Parts: sequence; structure tokens; C-alpha cells
Amino acid sequence: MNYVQFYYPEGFAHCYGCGRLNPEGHQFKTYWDPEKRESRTEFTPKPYHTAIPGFVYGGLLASLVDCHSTATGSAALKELESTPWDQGPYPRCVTASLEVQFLKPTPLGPTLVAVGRVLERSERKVVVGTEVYADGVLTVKGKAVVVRIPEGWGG
Ligand SMILES: CCCCCCCCCCCC(=O)SCCNC(=O)CCNC(=O)[C@H](O)C(C)(C)COP(=O)(O)OP(=O)(O)OC[C@H]1O[C@@H](n2cnc3c(N)ncnc32)[C@H](O)[C@@H]1OP(=O)(O)O
Repeated sequence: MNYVQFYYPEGFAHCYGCGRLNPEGHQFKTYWDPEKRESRTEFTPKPYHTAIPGFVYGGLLASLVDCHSTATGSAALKELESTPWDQGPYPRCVTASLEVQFLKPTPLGPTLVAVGRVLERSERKVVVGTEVYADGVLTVKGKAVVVRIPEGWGG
């Protein structure tokens, strides 16, 4: 299966964090495992994503949790459709609220792995829990409420 953001409609694919059509952005890519009902986004920060030397800037970590959560919400809403996983478009979500807990400084260098789970889902809203690991150590936890984009917004 391809990544969730691959299936976003073109008009919703320019996000600075995860838009596949934004060459200046991070282009986060999120994979959904339909059996485990778990999402995974891997990203290797660049040397300039620095907070203090050797550690990742918290805003980047929040962006990772943000876009990873909207993608997880998208996959969770896609589950409600009868179309196959490899057939787009996927529903597009925006973030209504985002909580980030920085548990430990996140080292700059290793590939970060964000793992997401669906905590709650209705037809329009998904609550997503995320854990971010660096070298297998949990450094960040997130919780986001994401909402299907209202009718008439771009796309
Ligand atoms: C043109 C091109 C676009 C292009 C768009 C491209 C999208 C890129 C997205 C990338 C990720 C981001 O950075 S997103 C960017 C940051 N986010 C935003 O700019 C979103 C701004 N906010 C909004 O537009 C709005 O507040 C919405 C759409 C999120 C929600 O408004 P609404 O449509 O009136 O929804 P509403 O019916 O009130 O609520 C739906 C459900 O969500 C819950 N809910 C609503 N807000 C919150 C909240 N802050 N905290 C907790 N829960 C909330 C409600 O209780 C309800 O739950 P229940 O009663 O059903 O249980």
C-alpha cells in the first residue's frame, strides 16, 4: 500500500508538513496498517532542525504529530468507506486541537518514528494518540482531535 498523503485530493496536497505537492515542505509520509489499525510516519530531521545543538526543535516535533494525526484520521475515516485501500481519494482532515507532551529531549540525528492509534472515531471526528520514538526511546506523546474537512473547502 502507498502512503496516506499519496491519496489526498490535489487541492489538499500542499500542506507544509505533509503535502506531496509542496517541494519546500517536510513531505511527511504516513503508512496505515489496516490489521493493527496503527499508523507510522518516519522522518529524519535535518541538521538545521535544531533546538539546542544535538536536539530537535519542538515545533518540528509538533508538526510531525499534527500531520501524522490528520493522516491517521484520514485512514480511520477511509475505513468507513467500501472502496479499497489503494483507491483514492482519501478523506482529508484538519486539526481542531493538538496536545504535545515533550517527555525527553529528542536527539538530532536518528530517524524519528511516530506511531499512531485511533482513540475515538465518529463519522466526522477522530481522536488520535501518537508516540514518537528516537532510537527506540519514547520522547514525545501527542493527542489530536482531527475533523473531516467541511464541504466546500478547496479540494
Ligand atoms: C481551502 C483549502 C483548505 C485546505 C486544507 C488543507 C488541510 C491541511 C491540514 C494539515 C494539518 C493542519 O495543519 S490543520 C491547520 C490547523 N487547523 C485549522 O486551521 C482548523 C481551523 N478550525 C476549523 O476550521 C474548525 O474549527 C473545524 C473545521 C476544525 C471544526 O469546525 P466545525 O466544522 O464547525 O466543527 P464542529 O461541528 O464544531 O465540530 C466537529 C467535532 O469536532 C469537535 N471539535 C471541534 N473543535 C474542537 C476543538 N478545538 N477541540 C476539541 N474538539 C473539537 C466538536 O466537539 C465536534 O465533535 P462531536 O460533537 O462531533 O463529537
